[in-house]
Amino acid sequence: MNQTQNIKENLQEIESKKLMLEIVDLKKSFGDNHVLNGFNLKLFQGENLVIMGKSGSGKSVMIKCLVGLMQPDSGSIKVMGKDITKLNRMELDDIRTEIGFLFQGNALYDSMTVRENLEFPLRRHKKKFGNIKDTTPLVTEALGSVGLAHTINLMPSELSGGMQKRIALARALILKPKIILYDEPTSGLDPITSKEIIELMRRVQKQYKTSSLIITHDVDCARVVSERMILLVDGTNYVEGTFPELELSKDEQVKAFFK
Ligand SMILES: Nc1ncnc2c1ncn2[C@@H]1O[C@H](COP(=O)(O)OP(=O)(O)OP(=O)(O)O)[C@@H](O)[C@H]1O
Repeated sequence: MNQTQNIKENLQEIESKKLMLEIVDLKKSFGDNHVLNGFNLKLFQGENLVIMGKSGSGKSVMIKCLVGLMQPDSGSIKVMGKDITKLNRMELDDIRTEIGFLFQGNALYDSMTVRENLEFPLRRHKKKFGNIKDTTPLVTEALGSVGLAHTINLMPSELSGGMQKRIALARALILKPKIILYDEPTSGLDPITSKEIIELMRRVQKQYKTSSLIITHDVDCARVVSERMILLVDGTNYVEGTFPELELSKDEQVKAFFK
């Protein structure tokens, strides 16, 4: 079987799966600055979808709309069939337990131990698991899945940047989300640590059977983790495809992403 046939069969297999996240015709402007001009995406069960876009192309605005921190001007955002632009606060909170976030800055609480950082989402979203008396098994499982079970009693300041990123991922995983959003997962990390995080993202996908949306500038990350990619230009989908398809593109705008 040649590579094109292989890619087509993989895509057919992915698209026959459940739709986890769907963004349709998303628009957002700030005055005359039309940031999102009809952005669309479909994230299918079990896949990693990478979004690449130049600085200022609207990736963060899209993520903020997606997590309900910003209201789009128009368009719909469906998470597992529910349009989050139409949910009330409580419904939004429930759906958020199905989405794990890994933000650029890790956002760990400096004054809390690793254990307390991981317990935080369990306390905040009691509805999902009920009132857990002993959090240790869940904390240990999540830490184990990022290879850092031994750090349970340490403070974030005692950990390297890469370790903090992994703890932040463990904290996202503790609620067993169906979808993970990664915002620049390798930014600010050295090449070796980046590689570790990239490998970990693949492991997490297999172990937790998650579907992930990954915003990145990192070509190596996109190559290793993506099943499909979308290039975002001028607030809309410029092109979509697999990494090998896009890497071979003759289009100058597409080539610029891979330099
Ligand atoms: N709250 C806001 N008010 C006004 N303009 C905003 C606001 N948030 C974002 N913008 C504008 O939207 C545009 C897109 O910004 P955004 O942060 O989404 O870019 P980005 O693709 O995430 O960039 P980067 O890769 O550098 O993080 C920019 O022109 C920015 O100035």
